[in-house]
Amino acid sequence: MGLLQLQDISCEKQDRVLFANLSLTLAKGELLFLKGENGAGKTSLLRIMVGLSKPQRGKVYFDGVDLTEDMSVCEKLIYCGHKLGLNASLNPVENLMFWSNTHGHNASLTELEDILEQLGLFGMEDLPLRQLSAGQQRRVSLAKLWINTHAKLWVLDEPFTALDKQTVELLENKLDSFVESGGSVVLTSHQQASLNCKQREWILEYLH
Ligand SMILES: Nc1ncnc2c1ncn2[C@@H]1O[C@H](COP(=O)(O)OP(=O)(O)OP(=O)(O)O)[C@@H](O)[C@H]1O
Repeated sequence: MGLLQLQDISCEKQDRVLFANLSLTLAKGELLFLKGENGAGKTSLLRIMVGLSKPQRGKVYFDGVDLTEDMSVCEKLIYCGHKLGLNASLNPVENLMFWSNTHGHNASLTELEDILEQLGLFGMEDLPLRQLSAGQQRRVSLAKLWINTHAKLWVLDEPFTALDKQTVELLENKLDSFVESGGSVVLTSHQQASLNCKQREWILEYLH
């Protein structure tokens, strides 16, 4: 069994079948690049993979556990959604500290400040998120990937959105090193990525 296994899952939204009887397995140390047209159902599929939505039919296993029955295993994955999931009134450190504490990682202030500096956010630690640019806010959200979490799986929905070239390269290198060290990734993006790690492309067809 792979790290993540989808068995015959189906999903319908507003009477439209997005996908039916879909099965796939993601191995340890593998990156799955999920592609498809706008509205094909990529975000819907990622949300099922991380247990945020339930499929109408089928099973999702992560690390050997049925996600539709037991969500506790989700501590071993990081989900960065298309929407950032950050609090606009909190500053970057507060946002990351809150996420870290509520996910049982307990990062230190020094670790978080160091990560923010690596991501070019030095000097912005005290600003509320709403005062940061779109790309800077995206960097704060992605900073979760730099925190020492021991996660086995990263599920990333359009992580390159709004990032400048330098930060895209930083993220690509991060993805390569995570996968090369045995981590697994599911990623959606409408833009190409320059990745060297073991990867598989998968196109979700738009069903009419
Ligand atoms: N909460 C919802 N309620 C009703 N319909 C929804 C909901 N979320 C998504 N949909 C519908 O499901 C379909 C697939 O949406 P989804 O966001 O999964 O597509 P996507 O492939 O991620 O698209 P994009 O490339 O534009 O991000 C769309 O037609 C959308 O309108």
